[in-house]
Amino acid sequence: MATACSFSAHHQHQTTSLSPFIISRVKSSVQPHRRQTKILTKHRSSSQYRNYRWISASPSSLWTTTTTTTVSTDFDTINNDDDAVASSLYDPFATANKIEPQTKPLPESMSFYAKYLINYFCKTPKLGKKIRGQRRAMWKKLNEQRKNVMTLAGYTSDIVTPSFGFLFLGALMTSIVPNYWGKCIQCVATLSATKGQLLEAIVGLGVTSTLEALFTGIRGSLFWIGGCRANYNVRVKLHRSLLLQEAAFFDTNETGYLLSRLNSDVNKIGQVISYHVNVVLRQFAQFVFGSIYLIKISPKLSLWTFAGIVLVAWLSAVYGDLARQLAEKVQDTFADATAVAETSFSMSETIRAFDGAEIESDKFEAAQSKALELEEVQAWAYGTHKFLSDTLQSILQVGLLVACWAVGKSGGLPASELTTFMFYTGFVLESSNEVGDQWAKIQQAVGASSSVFDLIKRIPVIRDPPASGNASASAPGIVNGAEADSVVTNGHDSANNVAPIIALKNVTVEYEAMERPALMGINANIYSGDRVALVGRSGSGKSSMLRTMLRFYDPSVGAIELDGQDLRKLTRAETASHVSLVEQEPHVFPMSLMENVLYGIDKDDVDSETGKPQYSAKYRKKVADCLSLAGIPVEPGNELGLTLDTRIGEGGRSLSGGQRQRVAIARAIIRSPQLLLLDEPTAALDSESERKVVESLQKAMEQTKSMVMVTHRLGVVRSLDVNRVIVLDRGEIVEEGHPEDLLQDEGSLYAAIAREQGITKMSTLGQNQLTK
Ligand SMILES: Nc1ncnc2c1ncn2[C@@H]1O[C@H](COP(=O)(O)OP(=O)(O)OP(=O)(O)O)[C@@H](O)[C@H]1O
Repeated sequence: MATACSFSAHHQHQTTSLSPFIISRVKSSVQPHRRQTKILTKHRSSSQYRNYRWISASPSSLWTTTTTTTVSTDFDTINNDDDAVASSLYDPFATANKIEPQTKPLPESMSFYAKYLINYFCKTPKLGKKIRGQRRAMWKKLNEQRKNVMTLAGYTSDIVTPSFGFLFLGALMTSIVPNYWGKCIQCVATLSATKGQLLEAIVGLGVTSTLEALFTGIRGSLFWIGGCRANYNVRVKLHRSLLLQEAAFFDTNETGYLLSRLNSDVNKIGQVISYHVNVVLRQFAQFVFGSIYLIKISPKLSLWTFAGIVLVAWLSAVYGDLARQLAEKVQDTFADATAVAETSFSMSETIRAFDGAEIESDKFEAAQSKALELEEVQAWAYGTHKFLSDTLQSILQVGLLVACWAVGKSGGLPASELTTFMFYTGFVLESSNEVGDQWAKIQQAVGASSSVFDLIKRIPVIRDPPASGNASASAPGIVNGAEADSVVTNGHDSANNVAPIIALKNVTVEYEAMERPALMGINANIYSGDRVALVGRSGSGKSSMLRTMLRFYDPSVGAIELDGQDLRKLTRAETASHVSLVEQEPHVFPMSLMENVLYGIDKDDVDSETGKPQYSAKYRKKVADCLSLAGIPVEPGNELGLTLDTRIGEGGRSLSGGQRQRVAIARAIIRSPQLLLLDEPTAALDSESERKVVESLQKAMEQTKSMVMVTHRLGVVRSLDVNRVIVLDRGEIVEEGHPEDLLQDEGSLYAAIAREQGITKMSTLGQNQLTK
């Protein structure tokens, strides 16, 4: 009911002036509509965590609630300057704050943590065994990650050696400093030291402190650089590796999930190097140096220190296991949330059209809230660990203090030695504590980074053969100046026993999630001169056949041969040099018009002034010719105002659907392909644009040897003078022949589809009726 009201108000807003609309909005703010009241009530009465609190939901309701205090109820005061009024009513802060992402009250968050812990320690069956197994796996993973970082993240000796060298030197200086501190304090406290002793202590302290600062600074910069370089290397490699994956990989991995891996997960790798590894190693080195001092001063007393440290380390290990598990879960939930966000942005128009912002926002909040829930558990776990380990350390220090007092009292060690011993005890304890802390964080990051490295190392199911050396492979036509030696005419030359350009031999295509194959036992030959249309009902397998010819998918049975070569033995570059595609809704890249047409073709010239690579005049002319052939003129003074260097696409100039389609045709024909594939090239166009695109395609045929087109519109079959139609039904070829011959057979599926579209036999068709 509320939706209906909201829609009618919106509708009214579009068809009448804005004032009544605003007034109706202001009225609704004075008397909050039912939906608002209902949602607010729900929010107050429920203590459930998953309770979304959209105080007002539809875009139209952005006008409500906050305006009540500022807008007079005297509606006559609203003047005709609707825009000004509208702007004054719109409060961006209030609009943002109308959405109140729900968080748990702290006691609820704590009790959730307690339940999580109970479940973790008590309810998990055979936890000890499981954890031991996990630890073993963890060490294995760590070693693997070390290798990955060294090889894939480019963390090689040129940066590792100086980083670790300065880390070692810095830690050494840090460990020496307490020794001089002890001496200085001893001189000041006892007043019995000579001037020479005081000078020695002060100079020692000054020199070691300065060196410590210098080495620490250099070490910090080097580790930071190492982390940035690792991020950079891994990110570029991951992006590249993802682009090489087969089409089916993207069917099962959402873009948002992959983006999350590319951004936040990769960041973790750099963070581990620049911070966690840095701190762990430094603290560990300090721990070792400090321990040497402790043992030197008193082996007996230091035993007590180490016993305490073992206890703290055990606590850290338990915490580390928990933290690792939590981190893996958090990472996965964040990836899910990113996937939700990505879908909502990519479908923003549909969402706007159906007023689905609330639904999408709720979905995103739900995904985020799962992560938040686990993050809060992480935070409480950290606090617990901190409390327990700090308490343990304090007890240990008090115990040691008493022990030192007893040793001093019995004359075992002089006061100066005992003071230094206590300094080093604190120093060593702090280092071990920090190692435990950072160790847990490294474990957390290992979980996140392993999926990144797994993706980098993933071998695509469909990939280039190891070494092609294939004689038929050649660069695109423009590079070698080749023109198509045979234009696509109406009718092929199979009668002359010429080998087909592309042959499908008993091809079966299966998708993972599908019970039934999309294509079954397909046999088809496309010859030079062929213009073939793939026709059939929705879901009959037309696009699958087209995509398999491009090797987006491999047949599970049978083979596809291009010029007598199995597609599986050709590289992607070789296939792309022979086969071009015009998609249903082609995308243009945010680049110049010329770069869009020459996409995938290397620059062949160098700018003499800047030294930058560029396309030669020969290429520019070829692009202009192809664009003009495709119906996009670029000569000076053309009606579209386009030049070869006009930047188009995202952030540049927008083109209409038909214009984009024609740019895509130019992109396809500039390679003079042997086979031009068209995937419903006119489906998304109006009749005027369709006419222009059909004209472009007719000219494009002059640049290619053969054409295969998927189409629902049988009018296009006639306009493009198709000589053969392959009719598919439930993944099988059920009819094949000249379109006019198929039309003659009234019982054929082709004739039935044609009838549904009002297409009749040639004899009854007006000569000028090209498309329907
Ligand atoms: N990537 C995919 N993953 C799983 N199944 C798929 C995939 N692509 C297509 N299918 C399934 O394969 C079958 C054939 O689909 P295809 O897209 O080839 O048919 P089509 O004839 O081109 O349909 P339309 O005319 O509606 O585009 C359908 O049942 C479809 O659901």
